[in-house]
Amino acid sequence: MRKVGILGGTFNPPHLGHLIMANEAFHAIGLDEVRFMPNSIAPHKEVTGANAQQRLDMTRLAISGSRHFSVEDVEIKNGGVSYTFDTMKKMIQKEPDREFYFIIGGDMVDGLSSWHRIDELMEMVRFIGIKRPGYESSSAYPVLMVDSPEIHLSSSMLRERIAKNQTVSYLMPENVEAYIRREQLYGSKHNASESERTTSRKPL
Ligand SMILES: Nc1ncnc2c1ncn2[C@@H]1O[C@H](COP(=O)(O)OP(=O)(O)OP(=O)(O)O)[C@@H](O)[C@H]1O
Ligand SMILES: O=C(O)c1ccc[n+]([C@@H]2O[C@H](COP(=O)([O-])O)[C@@H](O)[C@H]2O)c1
Repeated sequence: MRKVGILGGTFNPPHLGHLIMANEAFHAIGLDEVRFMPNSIAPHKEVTGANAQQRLDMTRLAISGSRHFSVEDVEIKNGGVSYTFDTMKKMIQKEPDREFYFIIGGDMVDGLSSWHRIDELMEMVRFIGIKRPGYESSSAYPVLMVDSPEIHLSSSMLRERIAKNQTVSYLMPENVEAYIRREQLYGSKHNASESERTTSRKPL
């Protein structure tokens, strides 16, 4: 059976932590593909600064360099609150010949008991947990923990940096940073990103 990893997230914005975790899960579990799945309305957090279409666009840009990664837009198309149980139920009905793995960060492992219809969801997919600095990541549920280089990086940290006009170079893909500046998201000024400035320098 083809093994499909689903990395659900808000991706507000996507960053290198997301790409690292998807890649580590892909190799450690021997997945055939990983689909990045931006949610419509996040069940457990407030989302500001970018709309659903912009988060989808940025996710597409972030994974554009990888042949193993793709974007799943079903939650954004469906709208409403994106409960993973509902999404995975439909996905399994549509693609019964797949084995689905849902990838989460270490910060989410502890809180799984509060997820919508979690006991049934646990029967439908296998959960993969990726360690995140500062979190214990223990659970009564059977989460497959994958060892990974840990990176202290979050979308909130990047939003804050952008708002303060601080550097985000090497923390997110260059094309995502360029998109944020073009769309003036998160309070960014419409100036050239560091990478654009570097490449536009005249040769000596
Ligand atoms: N640096 C990281 N290390 C491990 N897991 C991460 C990391 N960043 C995000 N994740 C995980 O990726 C998934 C999607 O995360 P999300 O898009 O909400 O990003 P975030 O950085 O946690 O966002 P925010 O700071 O806005 O809360 C979640 O399961 C989250 O736990
Ligand atoms: O279904 C739930 O109850 C549930 C509760 C919290 C989070 N999730 C999903 O977990 C993924 C990561 O969540 P977040 O808030 O970090 O973007 C994303 O796909 C969410 O829709 C799902």
